[in-house]
Amino acid sequence: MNTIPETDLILNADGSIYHLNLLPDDIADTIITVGDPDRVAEVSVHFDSIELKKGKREFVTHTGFIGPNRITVISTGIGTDNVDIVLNELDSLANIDFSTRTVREELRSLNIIRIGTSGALQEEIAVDSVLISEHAIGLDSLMHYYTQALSLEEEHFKRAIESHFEGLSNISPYVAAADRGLLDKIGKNLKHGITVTCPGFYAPQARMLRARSANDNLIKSFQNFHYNYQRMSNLEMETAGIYALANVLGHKAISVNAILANRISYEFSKQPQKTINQTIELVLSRVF
Ligand SMILES: O=P(O)(O)O[C@H]1O[C@H](CO)[C@@H](O)[C@H]1O
Ligand SMILES: O=c1cc[nH]c(=O)[nH]1
Repeated sequence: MNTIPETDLILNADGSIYHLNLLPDDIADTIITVGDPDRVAEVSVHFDSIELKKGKREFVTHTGFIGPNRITVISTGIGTDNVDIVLNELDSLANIDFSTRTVREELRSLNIIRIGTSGALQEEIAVDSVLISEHAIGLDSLMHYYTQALSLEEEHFKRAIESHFEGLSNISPYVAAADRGLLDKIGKNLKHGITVTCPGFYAPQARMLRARSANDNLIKSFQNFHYNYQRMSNLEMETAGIYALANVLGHKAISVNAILANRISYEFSKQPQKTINQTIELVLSRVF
């Protein structure tokens, strides 16, 4: 069996994984991810008990129980570069034996549920509503560094997106889908959509303050895409990376978006914290 070298599986002096600062027993099978480290406590306040609080850099983790069910909430910080670290290190905690530095024979599959904020791309998606990412399109480069096996349906979807973005030379999209089981359980009766994961918040999401955007029609180009009666619904910065790496590593993932902005009507939520809290409560009421 191949041993993973010390430069690749990096352990801290206490045996914890390099960035997350966690030991294998510190995580539950059900994991909520949030972007904002302060949101971790806003989730764990609803736990019946908290057994562990750890953190390092932007990666804050609380593990506890809701009734008899163990649950972990962890912050990823912003962006798919952080998702690369969080998904790989969570998978290591679940599936690598740190004492032998070998992959375990029996693999554990985690349920990963993102609760994040997002901006809507269609006028009828209301600010302060909740939207589930059925599919995600990554405009960042993370998955160009991994081998990703796509289903036939995902291949067709990817080709449709590539041809849609053809004139935009700086865009090379990848695609990934939510886990069907989590979609039925957590996403039931909620609006579903195609989420666009962007490699930035300003020009990559067609926002302009002083720096000028290189693509004048980016919002229109997002808004106009059609595929099997589905349209691009919202912009954020983690979902495609989470979905794609979860699929590569054999985990199940879903992303739940609190819509704080509508990019077509230029509206921003007047009550962002209330909307985030409602989204947290909704997810926790459905997770077990
Ligand atoms: O609210 P979070 O979870 O951070 O998610 C969204 O908000 C951040 C940008 O403000 C990005 O991380 C984006 O994905
Ligand atoms: O418009 C938005 C709102 C929240 N987060 C994003 O990435 N974009």
